[in-house]
Formats: sequence, structure tokens, C-alpha cells
Amino acid sequence: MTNVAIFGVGLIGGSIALCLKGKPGIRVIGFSNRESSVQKYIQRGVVDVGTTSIREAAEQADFIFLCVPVGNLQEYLEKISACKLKDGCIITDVGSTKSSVAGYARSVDLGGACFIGGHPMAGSERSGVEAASYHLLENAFYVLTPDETTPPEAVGRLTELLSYTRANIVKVDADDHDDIVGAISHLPHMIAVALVNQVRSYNERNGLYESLAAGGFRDITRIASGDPPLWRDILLDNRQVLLRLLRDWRSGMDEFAAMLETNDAEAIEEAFRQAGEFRSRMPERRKGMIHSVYDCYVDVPDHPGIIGRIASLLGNNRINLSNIQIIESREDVPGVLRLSFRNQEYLDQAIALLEESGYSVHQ
Ligand SMILES: NC(=O)C1=CN([C@@H]2O[C@H](COP(=O)(O)OP(=O)(O)OC[C@H]3O[C@@H](n4cnc5c(N)ncnc54)[C@H](O)[C@@H]3O)[C@@H](O)[C@H]2O)C=CC1
Ligand SMILES: O=C(O)C(=O)Cc1ccc(O)cc1
Repeated sequence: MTNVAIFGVGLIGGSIALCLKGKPGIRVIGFSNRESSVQKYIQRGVVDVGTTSIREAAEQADFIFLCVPVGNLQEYLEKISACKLKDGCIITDVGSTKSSVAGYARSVDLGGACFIGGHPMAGSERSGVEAASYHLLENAFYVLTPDETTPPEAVGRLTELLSYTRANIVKVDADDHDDIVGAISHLPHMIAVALVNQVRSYNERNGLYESLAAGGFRDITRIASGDPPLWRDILLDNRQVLLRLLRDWRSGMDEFAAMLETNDAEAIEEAFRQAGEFRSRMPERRKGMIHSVYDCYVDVPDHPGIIGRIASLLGNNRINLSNIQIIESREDVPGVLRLSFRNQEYLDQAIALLEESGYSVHQ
């Protein structure tokens, strides 16, 4: 029997637990520091057994996943290292930063156990076990950060276990990880928050900002709704990298200001051209840190029951909708429905079916 202990069964810990539970020879143990949370994990069927005892969870584990916030990783590594761990036990984490946790792991004596940092590079702005999903990590990159002291055999065993998540495992140096993820995830989160707060302050004087900001603005700032304590920990932990990235960001904004001040039409066009060219080279719709959306928009006449008919059409053809939203519904224009799906396959099938049935669909 392979015992997998998960510390912090939230969005990420819960999603990993859902991938492992019920697999041959695997038993998932959920740890929480709160008894009521342990009961919840068991009731929701996310773990096989649960405990509030660090020792009980850690000492029988063959694998330990630390899925607590970044700010609690040091504390848990220290507490776990004080337990009598099994020889060959592999400890890993899922934190969004990788350098600091590697340092904490080096500073404790893990006996016959070993630590391999990890970061599943997919998620959402939601948190808690309620948001966990069997599909969350599917096709996403999952970074592991072994160093020269990590036994390759341990990396192999962890990779094998993680194959149940259906993520793509990649090995990256911990410092490189923090530079790259700082730029593609942490910096965008700060920008989204600053942008929303900028508009929020204008809105205090004129509520029209809020009314008109729906649609695109809402979409591009979705990540500003991330869990505040979680993001506090991530940004503070990666602060040296982020301070450097913010300097570069400011100089990019200064360049825009200069282009506007000097009426430099050509430079503005060139900036858009370069960005568009780089963006077009990125693989489309691959699951990334800031997750892809599989949405389409359907024009719908203002007929009663139309939403039900579309939902039934998809349901009868076994195409699972993950969300449905009325974007526009006014008397003078046809309405628009936004349909969201979990993957490209469902989206493609839905578009084909809706078009066949006479609907006008766009992406
Ligand atoms: N939110 C996301 O999309 C992603 C988050 N991560 C990383 O995953 C880790 C967990 O994040 P989420 O699952 O999103 O958060 P979450 O809030 O959904 O889950 C955190 C879990 O840790 C528990 N917890 C909090 N403080 C604790 C403590 N002191 N002792 C024991 N348990 C405690 C919570 O009860 C919860 O079950 C973080 O390190 C985060 O950086 C990694 C990839 C994506
Ligand atoms: O909501 C999104 O798309 C995210 O960006 C989620 C996310 C948050 C933290 C991570 O370390 C990785 C992914």
C-alpha cells in the first residue's frame, strides 16, 4: 500500500487527492489543523482517511504533499522533519515559489526522506476544497525542481505518481522558476490588481466606470480576484524578483508615455506589432498558469425558453457545459449567450452542433 499524505486539502491539495484516490494500491490521508476540515474532506470523498495529527499523517506516508500556503511551508517542513519519517519517503510541495522552500528543506534534517519542490502550473482564482477538481491539472505543466543532490530514482517515483494528474512534468531550476513564474504569473496578478483598483478609485466619483467596465475588462482582470492571503504570501516570498520585474514594467509604461507625449504613431504601431507577433507564437489554448477559457458566444433571439433549448441540445449530445451566461439581453438587440466548456473538444463539438442547428456562433 502506498500512503500519500496531503497537508492542506484545498484547491490544489484537493485536486491532487481526487486524482490519486481510488487508484490501485494508493491510500490518501488528508491532514488539516482543524477537525471540522478533516470531517469535510472525508464527507466530500476527497481523501480515504483524515487526521489533525502531523505525526500520524507523516510517519505512515510514502509521499507527503505540502499544499498549504507558501507562508506556512517552512513551519510544516520543520514539524515534519521532527517526525520519524519512513526511509525513502518523498516530500514535495505545490507552492507558487520554489527558491525559498528549497532553502528550508536544505536547512532541516529529513533523515532517509528527501525533498523535491513542485509547482503545478494551473489553478484558478477560487480556493478551498470545494473548488478542487479531478481535471484541474490535466495537460498543465507541473514543474519539479530537483537539484544535484536529489536521487534520480526519487524524481522517477514522484513523476510516476504524478502521472495520475495527467499533467506534463518538467524539471526546472528553482531560481529560474521564480524568475519565469514571477514574470508570467506574479507580475500579471499585480498588474490586474493595480488596474482594478485604479478603476475602482475613479468609480468612487462616477459609478458609470463600474457599469461600463463589464465584459472585456472583467475577463482580463479575472486574476485580480485571487485569494488575498495566498497572494500576499506569494508576492512577499518572491519580492526580490518582483521588484526587478516592476522596474522593467515601469520602464515599459514610461516608453508608452513617451510615445504619447511625442505623438510617435509609428512606435505605438511597432509595439503592438512586436507584442502580437510574440503572442501568436504561443501555443493556443494550451493549459497555462493563467488558464485558458473554452468559450463561445451564441446570438439568441429574445424567445422565452431559448436558454433551456440550447442547454438541452448540448446535454442530449453529451457535451458538458461548465458555465452559461447571458451577456446581453435588451429588447432592441438579440441577446448573446456565453457558453463555457472544460476543454477544446467540447467547445469544437458544441460549435459544430449549434451551427448545424441554425445558431450563429462566434468565438
Ligand atoms: N490557487 C492556485 O491557483 C494555485 C496555488 N498554488 C499553490 O498551492 C498552495 C495552496 O493553494 P490553494 O490550494 O490555492 O489554496 P487553498 O486555500 O485552496 O488551500 C490551502 C489549504 O491549506 C489549509 N491551510 C491553510 N493554512 C494552514 C495551516 N496553517 N495549517 C494547515 N493547513 C492550512 C487550508 O485549510 C486549505 O485546505 C499555495 O502554496 C499556492 O501558492 C499552486 C498552483 C496554483
Ligand atoms: O487563475 C489563474 O488562472 C491563475 O493564474 C492561477 C494560478 C495561481 C497560482 C499559481 O501558482 C498558478 C496558477
